[in-house]
Parts: sequence; structure tokens; C-alpha cells
Amino acid sequence: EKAHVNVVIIGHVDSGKSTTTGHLVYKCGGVDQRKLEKFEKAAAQMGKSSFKFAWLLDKLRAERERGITIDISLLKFNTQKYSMTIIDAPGHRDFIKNMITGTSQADVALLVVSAAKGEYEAGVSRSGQTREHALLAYTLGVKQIMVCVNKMDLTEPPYSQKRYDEVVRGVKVFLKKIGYDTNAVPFVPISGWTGENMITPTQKMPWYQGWKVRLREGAETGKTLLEVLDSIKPPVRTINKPLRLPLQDVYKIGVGTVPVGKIETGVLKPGMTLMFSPAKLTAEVKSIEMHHQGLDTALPGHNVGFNIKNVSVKNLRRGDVAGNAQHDPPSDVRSFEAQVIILNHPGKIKSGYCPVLDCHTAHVTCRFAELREKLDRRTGKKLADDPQLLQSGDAATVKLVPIKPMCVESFFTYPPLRFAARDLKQTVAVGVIKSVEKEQGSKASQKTQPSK
Ligand SMILES: Nc1nc2c(ncn2[C@@H]2O[C@H](COP(=O)(O)OP(=O)(O)OP(=O)(O)O)[C@@H](O)[C@H]2O)c(=O)[nH]1
Repeated sequence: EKAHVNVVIIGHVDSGKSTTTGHLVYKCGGVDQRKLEKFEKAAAQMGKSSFKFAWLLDKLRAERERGITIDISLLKFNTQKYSMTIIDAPGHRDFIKNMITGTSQADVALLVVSAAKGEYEAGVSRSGQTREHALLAYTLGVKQIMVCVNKMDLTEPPYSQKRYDEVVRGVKVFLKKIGYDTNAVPFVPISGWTGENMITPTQKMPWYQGWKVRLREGAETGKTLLEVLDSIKPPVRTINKPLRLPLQDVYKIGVGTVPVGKIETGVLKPGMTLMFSPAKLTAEVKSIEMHHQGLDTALPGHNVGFNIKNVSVKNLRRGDVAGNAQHDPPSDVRSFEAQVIILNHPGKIKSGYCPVLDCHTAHVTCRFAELREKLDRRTGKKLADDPQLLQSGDAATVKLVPIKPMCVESFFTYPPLRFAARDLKQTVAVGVIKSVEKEQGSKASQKTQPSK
């Protein structure tokens, strides 16, 4: 079986995320041929002069949202080495909440940047989303990123090396500032629309020698996007940890209740008794499904749906976390200590500030109960105790208190669980949780430093 990778597609509005993704899914995809033919026919009947990949993706999204199937596998494609599930991340500002939820589940990010005249500039401008998405991805722990420089057919002149170099230079500068090792970040010039360098190499950009082309001795062109995706490092899965499965959604299918989500740590098996937090419910797993197939064992990274007994769909919701009732079950927290970086806040933040926290799949308002330490953003060293105020650019250790029950874990014990704080329709802070004070009063704390 191929290793499983979750990839989040990020980038400015209209950079071509849907087109590029639709193209990959169409050519390498997890969609069966009959369905594709149906869509192609429908497109032709609607008088579309050509088959649009973005349109295909919309249709697939709609099918998924109708909730007939219990998993979210429709947006899936295969490279030679990996089975990739695409996590949707709409580029519109108001949808950034979804993007955070998506990113917090991703193993790798694919940043789509348009090279078309004016579009690259808009994307990296102050109001553009290119930087914000990349910064969020990094802070939420997605340390592998690849960049496709899209719409190369629209540069002036078309397929311009000069324009490509300009875009790569600009993107490298801000990726480096964010913290990415830009020597390890592949860049691929593509057209998601006409297909150059997506699946097959092109002669239209002979100047493109690609990323680590030495791996392909004698190659005349660089790696295609598909080859680059194939060359990512497989994600490290925390299989030996207790189970943590944040719920993405809960469906009622027939008489059953079917929660859906991605396993972050541990293993899920039929017959297991689960504990849900903060719902404080237990239930037995009847069956597990992924990509329409039954599973005996589901592992970290798997996006699964599972059938449970004797729990009504009303009692569970997105943001709940499932764990093994017999092995360090999840529990809600009274408070937690977090290391945060303030990104965008027009004024000063004082204790008592209440943004909404997006952590794994939960969205819960949390109070900045105490500002404990101000830190050096780069080194993490303490600059001052008990700061009165925090503002954009500051890093700090704070105590947070959720205003309603919420299950979170320390980043050190459960690295995939990261968070972002939102207010005023923007991301005001991002961070990792250092320790939690569980509802029963037991304090779980780790003194180690966050791994980079
Ligand atoms: N010529 C050309 N057009 C493209 C290319 N990629 C995307 N487009 C067009 O650019 C527009 C935006 O593409 P989308 O794929 O919808 O962009 P998106 O990033 O998913 O947009 P949002 O979901 O709104 O953030 C559409 O009209 C596409 O047909 C490309 O490589 N070449």
C-alpha cells in the first residue's frame, strides 16, 4: 500500500489552486472514469468550450458535501510513491478559518503563485494572502513546502524565464524570513490550465532545469510537479502514541452515527472503546472506512469515517477529539499555557483579551488570562516577566482559558495539535501549547523545547 500524505493547497485568490488541483485529480486521480465521463459530458452540454479543471473540482466538492459517502476521499490523487489527499483551503479571506483547520491537518503545503502580470504582485502585496498562508503553514508545523509558479502561459512573453526568476526570487525572500530553508524548497514553473510541467515535461521552458535535477542525470528539463510531489519526505507518523482523532464532521448514515476525521496519533481499530472529549461520551467502534474500503487498522494520517454504537449524531460535533478510553483518553482542559506570536493586531493586547482559537478542528473562544513572559521571537529567550501589553511582532508565553469545554494537548506530547487565534477577521496570533491543566486537575507538562 502507498504511503498516505495530506497536502494543503495554499495561495492567493485566483492564483489557480482549483485549476491545478483539478488537473492533478483528473490526470492522476482518485475519481473513477465513469464519473469523469459524466462530468465531461455535462460540461460539453453546458456549452463550455473546453473542459475546466476548476469546474471539475467544484463538482467533486459538491458531491462530497452532499455527504453520501462517509469519507472525504474524493479529492485524491496518486503519485508513484504516495497516495495524496487534498485538503481544501479556499483562498478568500473569510474562509481562512477553514484554511487553518486544513493546514493543521496537512503534512505538506503546495503554494500556488501566479506569474501572470500584476497577479504575482497582488498576491504578495500587503492585502494579498500569499505570505499569510505561508506563514500560517510554517507556524502550524507544516515544514515541507513546495511552490508552483503558475500561469506561465500568461507571462509576457509566454513562458518567460525572466518572469519566473523574478517570482522565485521574491517568494524565496519571504519564505526565508518565515523560517523555511529555501534551499530545500522546490519551485516548478507550470500552467495548471494548459498542463506544462504538471504531469509531463515540456519543451516550452527549456531553461527550466528543475529542482535537484542532478537526481535525473541526463534529463533535459527539470522535474514536473508530479515528480516534485513524489520526492517529498514521507511524514513521520506518531503511531506509538495514544490515539487522538479530532472530528472533522459527524454524519448520520442509515441508523448509524459516523464521525469523520484524520488520525493524528495512535491507532484505531474496530472493537475499540473510544472516549470523546469534551463530550465525555464513550462508544464502541463498529467499523472503519477509508476511501470506500473497510479497514482493520487505521493509522496516523488516515482520513477515516467510523461507525459507532449507541451515540446520537446530536451528541458529537466537529472539534471533539476521540481517543482510546483505556489508554490516556483525551479530556477537556481548564487552562493551558501557550507560546504565541502576535501577527496582526491593530492595537495592544492586554490580559482578558478573547479571540477565537482554531486548534485542530475546534473553534473555541479563549481568554488570555495571564501574560506571563515576553520572549525573543527568534531565540525563544525570555525578555521580560509579566508584560502589561503585547503587540504585533511580539512573542510571549500566555495562560489561556477556554470559555467552553475544549480538548487540547501539549505540542510536545501530541505534535500535530497546533493553533491559531482569530479576531477581526484575521489571524491575530499563532502558537503551540506548552502544557495543559486538565479538567480533573492533573497537570501534564513538558519542559523540552519545541522541535523546529
Ligand atoms: N491561462 C491560465 N489561466 C489559469 C491558469 N490557472 C488558473 N487559471 C485561471 O485563473 C482563474 C482562477 O483559477 P482558480 O483555479 O479558480 O483559482 P483559485 O486559486 O482556486 O481561486 P480561489 O478558489 O477563488 O482562491 C480561472 O479563470 C482559471 O481558469 C493557468 O495556468 N493559465
